Amino acid sequence: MYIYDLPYDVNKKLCRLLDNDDDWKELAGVHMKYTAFEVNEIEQSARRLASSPTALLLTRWGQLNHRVEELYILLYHMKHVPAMQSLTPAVDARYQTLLRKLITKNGIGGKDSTAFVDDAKKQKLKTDESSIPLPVFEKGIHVNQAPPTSSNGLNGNSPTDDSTSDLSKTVSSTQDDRANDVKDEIMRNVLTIPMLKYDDLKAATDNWSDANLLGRGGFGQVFKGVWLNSLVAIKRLRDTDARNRELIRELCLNQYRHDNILPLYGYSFGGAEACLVYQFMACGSLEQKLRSKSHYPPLTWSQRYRIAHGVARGLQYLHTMTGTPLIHGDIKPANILLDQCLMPKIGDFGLARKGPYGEERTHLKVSRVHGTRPYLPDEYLRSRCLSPAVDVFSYGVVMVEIASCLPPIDRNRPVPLLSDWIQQQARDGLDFASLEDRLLQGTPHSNPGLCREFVAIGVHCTKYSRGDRPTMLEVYKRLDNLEFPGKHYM
Ligand SMILES: Nc1ncnc2c1ncn2[C@@H]1O[C@H](COP(=O)(O)OP(=O)(O)OP(=O)(O)O)[C@@H](O)[C@H]1O
Repeated sequence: MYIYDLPYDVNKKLCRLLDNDDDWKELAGVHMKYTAFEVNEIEQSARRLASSPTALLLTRWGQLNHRVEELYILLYHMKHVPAMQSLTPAVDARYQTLLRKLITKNGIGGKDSTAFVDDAKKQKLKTDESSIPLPVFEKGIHVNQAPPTSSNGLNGNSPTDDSTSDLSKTVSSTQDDRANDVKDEIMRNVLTIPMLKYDDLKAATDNWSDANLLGRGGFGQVFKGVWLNSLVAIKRLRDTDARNRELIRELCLNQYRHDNILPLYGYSFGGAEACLVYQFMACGSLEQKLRSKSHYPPLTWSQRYRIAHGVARGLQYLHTMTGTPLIHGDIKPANILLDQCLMPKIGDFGLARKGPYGEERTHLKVSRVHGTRPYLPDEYLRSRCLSPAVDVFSYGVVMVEIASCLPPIDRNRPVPLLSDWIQQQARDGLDFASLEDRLLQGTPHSNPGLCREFVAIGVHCTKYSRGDRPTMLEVYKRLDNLEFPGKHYM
């Protein structure tokens, strides 16, 4: 039976079940592989039409001639017992073994059918899925992988036939599948980020008033706003393609909760411009602190240490939190935001990439280089090798900037790039203390020892060969072990 042939009563019951707790989002995003935007489109249409989002999803998916049995299998993978039960009258008896299997495996077979269903869903059922054919969908288009499909749109084996287990085994051993697992995990996270109304954000910023403009970046403007009685920074993305790309990456990758990572509160899509809403950082960016000396007193060494230490902490977390590192890809002072206590938070995940996948891999070979030239190492610029060592290199440049306030590129310097110049100074045996920010030199706030350490770390991190650079964990530990007067009073 095709989805569009589902009896009215069955469809209605299924929609009610999947609308509940927004379970339809998991079905759409994780199992049917719709993008976050498509899921949002469905959600918005449902709101506008005061209709069931599940009904809209099934209409859309059903237009691709998907069958009820396929949906049944997806619900099996969601372990959604009540939804499977509602579909049971519409599926062939051999598929109903899936439901029995789900129930008996979890020791709830003895209960009466209406009593167990809610319990079963709540218990987050675990099953052995190796014998279940897994339909693979790409953007809602059915691209069922081998074995070949039969006329019913599924592979020709019975759903409980163990010969089908090859499919999941083969696929799960590939690199792509690991990437898909990550995508699924990310998609689950994306779906939990609140979508906000564009008009509410417009009101929060006083109609995007100039007085609330915090700054401009490559993707658009950033405004200060008051949203739900909280101060927020709202990034209003400009051009369509860029905003889509930026929005997707931010939504997917700014999911890592950590003290030193800028939290994304929500987003808006579908209004005049796409928007990202972040925690407001009262002290702006490190870029502003380092460059706008007429506006600010120079940072003290304790403050510089707090910033360097916090960024190292955030980066080592991104690189080691899961088996696969998250490479930020655009570490620079403009992307390090400072709260009212000058605690740094890494922002702008627009260029972040997950990888390399697998312990045997050391880098990703990317098709295009993105980022900010003075912060990027040679192996990335020339050979497009992206690895956590790229972030380490960028961090090294930032360390030298924090200590010296020298610009990352200066055409009046014999060696314009700070990363190249500092390597040359190291080879020439320069005392790094002489590079201390001029505004601190000779004042009671000067700290030549700490300056030496900061620049030495910068030199180590910006080594030409990525194998010679430390990991962010090593950098963090080195900084953490530094002792200087006032450290414990910060
Ligand atoms: N959460 C925030 N709180 C306070 N100010 C912010 C916040 N986010 C950004 N800003 C300000 O807005 C400016 C522009 O930020 P944005 O991220 O758009 O650009 P960028 O990082 O400078 O450039 P690009 O995105 O092109 O790399 C920042 O330099 C900072 O001053």
